[in-house]
Amino acid sequence: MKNQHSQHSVKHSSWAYAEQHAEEEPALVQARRRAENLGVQPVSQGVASLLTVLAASARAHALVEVGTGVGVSSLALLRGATPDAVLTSIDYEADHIHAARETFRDARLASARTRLITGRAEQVLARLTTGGYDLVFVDAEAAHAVEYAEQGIRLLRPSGLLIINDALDHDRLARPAVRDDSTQQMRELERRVLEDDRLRTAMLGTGSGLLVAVRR
Ligand SMILES: C[S@@+](CC[C@H](N)C(=O)[O-])C[C@H]1O[C@@H](n2cnc3c(N)ncnc32)[C@H](O)[C@@H]1O
Repeated sequence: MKNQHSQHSVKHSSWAYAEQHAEEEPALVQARRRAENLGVQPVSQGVASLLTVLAASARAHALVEVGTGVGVSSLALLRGATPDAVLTSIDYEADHIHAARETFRDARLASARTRLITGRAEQVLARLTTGGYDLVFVDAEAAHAVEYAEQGIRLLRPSGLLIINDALDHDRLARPAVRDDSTQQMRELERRVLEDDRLRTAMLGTGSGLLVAVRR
């Protein structure tokens, strides 16, 4: 038991070390301060750097994001996407969209690079073009995660990436006794993507869990 405990603590140290791997640009550091004031939880440092890498390897030029927040993940995605890429990002909180605009201004991002939509993702996603996007990133309410993922798969071109943040529901997914609504929703989402013949998937421990799926 003691041995298992020390293995867990070494694992945690490695996870924390990996999270700090890449230094963040000043606009992201500033955005994280803004997030604290607004009570928004931006993606972790490790997730942000991974989003940049994934957007770059997908050569993404049309991207969708559910949950703009303060724009940490948006900026990370656009740093990896092609120079002419456009990110469509959705959030129902006007204050959050406003904070994200400040992040993009700090980062000297041209305004044409982002299409920010204030609205409920359930309604906005349904209006976006089928097969029109290279990457869909979801970072919003777990209660709707299954629905967002279904819409996300519809929006993707072949070889497009679907990425779900907090897919391990703050470490609750691995504990069978935990049956909270959000945990059950994420379990259901994991089951569905695994069974979906259109997808190949990986579950990563970065941040609070990142589910990555590529559309075949
Ligand atoms: C965890 S925060 C996103 C953080 C952001 N990705 C970042 O890195 O800065 C989740 C965001 O999703 C938004 N949100 C939650 N449910 C939503 C919904 N149904 N439609 C649109 N936005 C939603 C919240 O207002 C919040 O800003």
